[in-house]
Order: sequence, then C-alpha cells, then structure tokens
Amino acid sequence: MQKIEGKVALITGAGRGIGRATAIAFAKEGVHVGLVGRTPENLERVAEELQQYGVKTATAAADVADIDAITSAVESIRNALGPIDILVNNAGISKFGNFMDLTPEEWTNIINVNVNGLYYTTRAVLPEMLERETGDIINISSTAGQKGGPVTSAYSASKAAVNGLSESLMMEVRKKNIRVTTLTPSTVATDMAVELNLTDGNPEKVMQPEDMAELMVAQLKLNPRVVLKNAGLWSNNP
Ligand SMILES: NC(=O)C1=CN([C@@H]2O[C@H](COP(=O)(O)OP(=O)(O)OC[C@H]3O[C@@H](n4cnc5c(N)ncnc54)[C@H](O)[C@@H]3O)[C@@H](O)[C@H]2O)C=CC1
Ligand SMILES: CC(=O)C(C)=O
Repeated sequence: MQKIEGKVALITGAGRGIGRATAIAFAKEGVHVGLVGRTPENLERVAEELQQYGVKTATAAADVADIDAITSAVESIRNALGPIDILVNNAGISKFGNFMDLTPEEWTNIINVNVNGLYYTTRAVLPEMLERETGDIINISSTAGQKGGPVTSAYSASKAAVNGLSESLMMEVRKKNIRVTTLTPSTVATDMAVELNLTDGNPEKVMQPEDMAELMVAQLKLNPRVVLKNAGLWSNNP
C-alpha cells in the first residue's frame, strides 16, 4: 500500500457526477486536484467544496474533444499544481436511440468526446509521466463497452474503443512504471443516468458516484508494483 497524500490529480468532467465525487474523495486523501470540464461555474463550485480539505485546486474549462483547448487546459493545471501524477479520464457523454434515429452528428459527437477527448487528454499528460517514469491513468469506460444493447450503438462503440485504447496503452507503458486502468461500471446514479432514464438513483439499490470514487482511491493506494488492469463495479440491479 502507498500513500497518495500530496500527489497531483487531473480529473476531466469534474463539475458533476463521478468526476465531482472523485475530486472530493481525492481531496479528503490530501491529493491536490485539477478540475477540467466544460462548465466553469460547476468547476468553481467543486473547487469551493474542496477548500475545506486544505488541498490545492485549479480549474480549467475546456472541451476535451478540442485538442488545442484540452492541451492548454492540461498545461494550465500543470503550471498551477505541478507535474500530474494521476489522470482520471472521466468526461463522457451519451445518447441512446435506435441506430437510424441517432443523427450522424450525434454519432460523431459521442465518438469525439468519449474516444478522441480521452486520447487528446492522455497525449497531453503522458509525455511527462514517461519522463518521470511514474503515473496513474484511470479511464472510465462502461459495461456498455463490453456488451452492446439495442439502443446503445454509438455509446457502446465509443466505450469499446476506450477499452481497446486503454488496454493497449497499459501494455505499452507498464514497463515505465505507469499504471493504466480501465473501469467499466454499470449504471451510476448521476445526472447522466437520470437523463437517460436508466435509474431513479435510489441509493439503497443503485451505485452512487461515491462508490466509484472509493474504488479509485483504493486502487491508487495499491503498491506500485501492481496495477488494477480493469474492474467492473456493478449495482445489485445493473
Ligand atoms: N452514469 C452512469 O450510469 C455511467 C457513466 N459512465 C461514464 O462515467 C463518466 C462520467 O459520467 P457521469 O458522471 O455519469 O456523467 P455526468 O453527465 O453526470 O457528468 C459528466 C461530466 O463530464 C463533462 N463533460 C461532458 N462532455 C465534456 C467535454 N466534451 N469536455 C469536457 N467535459 C465534458 C460534463 O460537463 C459533466 O460535468 C462518463 O464517461 C460516462 O460515460 C460509465 C458507466 C455508467
Ligand atoms: C450510462 C452507462 O454507461 C451505463 C452502463 O449505464
């Protein structure tokens, strides 16, 4: 087991949902947190919530699917907090619908954010991790990337791509002491899941964003000689 206190994390999609819960859990552990997302007000609100834990925070608004914007955002977080030890590629979008009902624009947008956004963010963070021969990258995929569904063609395609990218990168950089983990949760009670009509969010039955955050804290504390390659966290009614 290792301590994560004092490390620097960058979380995308940090303004709400799993990203926000992860930011709070990290701050409670003494991790300094860079918050990246599309909506500055949400990022500022989360940064304020983190103040009580006495860690450093920085915010940078950017669309992960815009390579210049996300590259500048990573640079600004790095300038504010120092080298990034932990990257959580969490930003993601979804729209469910029949294959012919989703427009080509909606398809492209889902692929751009979920796949290219994760790729662009990782490209901006990885070189320094390779140089320092240390780092953790956690990619938030989904059970939808492991198994297709009747209305999930675009989202499942995007998350299956994340699984392929993530495992390949894990194999590539493991010898440099970098850990890449793919997490494939079932439905989590966030705004996304409620907007998709997947859940009413009942905390007695449905996974909460805090459960995901708890898993990430635990895996980061594992001795650096081991890596959690992938993990599926499920509710009792996935
Ligand atoms: N909620 C669920 O049931 C599940 C969610 N996931 C994945 O978990 C991740 C987080 O999802 P939730 O917290 O549920 O969603 P959410 O919609 O509640 O939060 C997503 C956050 O990402 C940000 N974001 C979206 N597009 C962005 C972009 N282009 N650039 C920067 N930020 C962007 C949003 O502004 C928001 O703050 C996503 O990758 C999602 O696909 C995976 C499995 C289940
Ligand atoms: C939104 C999502 O990824 C699931 C599995 O519910």
